[in-house]
Amino acid sequence: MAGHGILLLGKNGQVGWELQRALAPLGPLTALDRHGQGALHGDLNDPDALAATVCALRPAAIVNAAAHTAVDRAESEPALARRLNAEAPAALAQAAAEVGALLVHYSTDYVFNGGGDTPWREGDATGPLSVYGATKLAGEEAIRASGCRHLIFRTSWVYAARGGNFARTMLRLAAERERLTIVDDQWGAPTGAELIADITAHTLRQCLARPEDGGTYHLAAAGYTTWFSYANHVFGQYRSAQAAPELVVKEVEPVASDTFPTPARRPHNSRLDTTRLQAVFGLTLPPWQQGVDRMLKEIL
Ligand SMILES: NC(=O)C1=CN([C@@H]2O[C@H](COP(=O)(O)OP(=O)(O)OC[C@H]3O[C@@H](n4cnc5c(N)ncnc54)[C@H](OP(=O)(O)O)[C@@H]3O)[C@@H](O)[C@H]2O)C=CC1
Ligand SMILES: Cc1cn([C@H]2C[C@H](O)[C@@H](COP(=O)(O)OP(=O)(O)O[C@H]3O[C@@H](C)C(=O)[C@@H](O)[C@H]3O)O2)c(=O)[nH]c1=O
Repeated sequence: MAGHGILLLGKNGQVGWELQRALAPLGPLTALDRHGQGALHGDLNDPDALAATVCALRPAAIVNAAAHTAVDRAESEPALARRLNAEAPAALAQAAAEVGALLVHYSTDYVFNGGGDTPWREGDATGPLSVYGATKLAGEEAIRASGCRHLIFRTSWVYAARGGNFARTMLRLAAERERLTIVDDQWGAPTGAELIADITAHTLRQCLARPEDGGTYHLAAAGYTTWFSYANHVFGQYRSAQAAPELVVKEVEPVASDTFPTPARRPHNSRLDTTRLQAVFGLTLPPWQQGVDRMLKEIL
């Protein structure tokens, strides 16, 4: 093995936070946020400094959980989104290739154009509809082109008890408003940061021993729903727990995407086919409701 220990970037994000827990048993962990630590840089906005950090540390693996994830905001700051989502991963990949490290990186269902209704497989043609999706795809492509050993996980609709996500936004809005309109024609699978972190630890370990298992994988909880049904599930669980404060929302209306305009276009079909991940790593992915219910119990 080339180096020693694991370098984690983006330690305070939804996935990064869970990775601090899940990666700890695998060996020495250097976990950074954008502010770095001493001479170690963790800011994706400075790709050269990131690469220098990798070369100084020479880790066995780098796990990059940092990204520009504000989908609508990315439309008005494409250069920043490109730097964080494409140029920084490219620099990390070059440095990983130089020191022989395994690079673990996360990408998104938003690399697809959302056509059809069958789950997307890893080899399917991409066609991002948004700046976020396009810059995430460019990041993936740079990693694959670099020749570094890598694991790229495309996941979807990530949530955690901690951090910003759709379920938490819905609970906040439902405590403030009597009426909500929620899109009912975008399909995907809410996927817990906990699950992503646990699978990362498992696959990283296997991949360090069996480099041939590297590559691009779809990683999402089992089953599919729409944002509307997902929100209703969250409200139902909240009410059955008789949690306080009581939700003031009285009407939750399903709407089509074109009646809910947003700066970024989102795919209608975000279903990811995870057959490859389950087969190569011997995993079974739980239904999406399982992790969502667990997260809700934690925050209530
Ligand atoms: N959230 C989702 O629904 C999905 C996410 N993904 C992908 O999964 C990965 C993890 O996402 P998730 O945990 O949800 O994201 P979060 O938005 O929760 O966290 C992103 C992290 O990136 C950090 N970050 C932002 N800018 C910089 C910077 N310039 N330098 C260093 N760190 C920075 C943030 O730090 P700070 O807190 O300081 O801003 C934050 O800790 C990302 O690659 C994302 O694209 C894929 C599909 C769905
Ligand atoms: C707040 C709100 C949103 N929506 C819609 C808008 C959008 O189509 C959908 C989800 O909106 P959000 O902005 O919460 O989620 P969004 O930022 O699009 O979530 C995405 O984040 C990135 C990082 C990913 O990689 C994706 O997998 C996905 O999780 O819900 C409503 O219909 N009603 C509402 O009141």
